[in-house]
Amino acid sequence: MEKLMEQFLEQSAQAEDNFYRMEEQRLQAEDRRREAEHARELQMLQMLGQMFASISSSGSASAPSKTANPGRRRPSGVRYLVPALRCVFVVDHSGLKLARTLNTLTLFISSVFERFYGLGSTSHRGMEDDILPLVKNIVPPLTSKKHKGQDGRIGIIGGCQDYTGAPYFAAISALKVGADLSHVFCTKDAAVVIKSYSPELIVHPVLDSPNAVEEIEKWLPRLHGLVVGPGLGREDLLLKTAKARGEVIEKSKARDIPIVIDADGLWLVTQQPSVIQGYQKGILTPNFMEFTRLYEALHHEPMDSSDYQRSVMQLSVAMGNLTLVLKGEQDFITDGSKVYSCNLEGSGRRCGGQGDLLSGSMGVLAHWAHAASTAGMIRSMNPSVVAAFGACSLTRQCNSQAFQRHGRSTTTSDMIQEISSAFKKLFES
Ligand SMILES: NC(=O)C1=CN([C@@H]2O[C@H](COP(=O)(O)OP(=O)(O)OC[C@H]3O[C@@H](n4cnc5c(N)ncnc54)[C@H](OP(=O)(O)O)[C@@H]3O)[C@@H](O)[C@H]2O)[C@@H](O)CC1
Ligand SMILES: Nc1ncnc2c1ncn2[C@@H]1O[C@H](COP(=O)(O)OP(=O)(O)OP(=O)(O)O)[C@@H](O)[C@H]1O
Repeated sequence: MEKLMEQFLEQSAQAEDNFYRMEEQRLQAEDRRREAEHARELQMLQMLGQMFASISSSGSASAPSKTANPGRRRPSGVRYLVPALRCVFVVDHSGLKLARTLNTLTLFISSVFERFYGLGSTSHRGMEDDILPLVKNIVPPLTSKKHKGQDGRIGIIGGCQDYTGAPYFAAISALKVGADLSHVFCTKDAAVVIKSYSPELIVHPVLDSPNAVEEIEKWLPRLHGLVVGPGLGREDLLLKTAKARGEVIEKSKARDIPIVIDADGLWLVTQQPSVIQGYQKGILTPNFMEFTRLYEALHHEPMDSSDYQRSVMQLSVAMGNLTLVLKGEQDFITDGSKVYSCNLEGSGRRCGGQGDLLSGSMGVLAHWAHAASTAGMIRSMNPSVVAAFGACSLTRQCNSQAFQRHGRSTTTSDMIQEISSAFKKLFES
């Protein structure tokens, strides 16, 4: 029996290896196709540049002088054939027409530039160019060969009488990003409410039970990613004590599960940094207030608020090169070696719950990134950083899209509606 089991495990490992090898080949072919497309667009840009130069010089050389001959206009024009555009530009040399044509060309060139560089935003394109392709690489293919659960079973620890929205936002975001199953571990009274928001979620009313740790531990072997904190509250009665919360994190670490710690989970880390210090599959996602508290707890001095990049780097190093995301106008992401900033355009709308969308989606991406890294599909970068960058980009893109539709009325639920198209735009195009 044992031998059979061994054989079975060996065969499934082999099948998995084969699958990832084929997937890598597919991705390489896709990369080659994209490179060829980019090369064609570059060529087109060069050609347009030359055309631009020739229009400008012929325009200035032969522009009619109004004072010399005010009553007459030149009827003739120069015809420019642009095969790549399948059209002909006719440029006469009156100032107005030339200006219009130049405007059209400028618009066209900027649209090609925008397509060439991928995203219509004000972000630093360099970083996106570096990391977004890696995020694309970690997204598992949707094939008919998989069974339910293979693309991720994510657990959210949080949800109490006061906060039912936060764990819901995180859990539903995990599902919408592509996890197969999403579990919420919350208190009894929160469970009924969360279940009523959505039949898609599996809700465990365990946090205020006397054996909460054991109840959660039972599920750990089945989870691929854990998000600790959204709506957890800071009361010791939940999950009994901070010690009990620490135990859940310790047990998840022992199982090598990626852990995202957000919101009230960070309160625990501030009290007891060692609980996650040095864990390479851990990610902390503090907002400014949470970051300040953490920084001061570890460094015993106020942080230098004139240089966030330095502070985030220092805190990551102090936490044993843990991946940190300092959220804000720009998100700063680091594992202590380099700081990446994600400043994809979002909006000015700051409704509550956006951090929950971020942490829930990061839970799934962290699982995908570490699985891809184990399969040798990302070698050049820390998978936790790739996951963090992906989730920040996605959240900001959802915010921007929702804001375009709803303006000041935008809520986190509106952002969640945008996950599907934002994900496609960023990671599947
Ligand atoms: N629908 C739900 O169920 C939701 C539930 N949620 C859950 O609530 C729980 C507690 O989370 P929290 O957001 O109230 O606590 P925390 O972040 O400590 O803020 C406390 C105060 O700090 C300030 N402040 C905050 N950010 C700042 C910044 N960037 N820069 C400067 N100051 C800033 C600000 O105070 P102010 O200075 O404006 O008075 C803020 O009021 C947690 O479990 C979370 O998951 C949320 O997810 C939302 C949706
Ligand atoms: N000033 C800003 N401009 C643009 N995006 C921002 C800004 N501040 C935060 N964000 C984005 O909003 C998301 C959530 O960050 P935020 O600081 O609101 O978290 P939070 O306070 O923990 O959220 P929550 O309300 O869920 O507790 C992040 O992905 C971040 O990129």
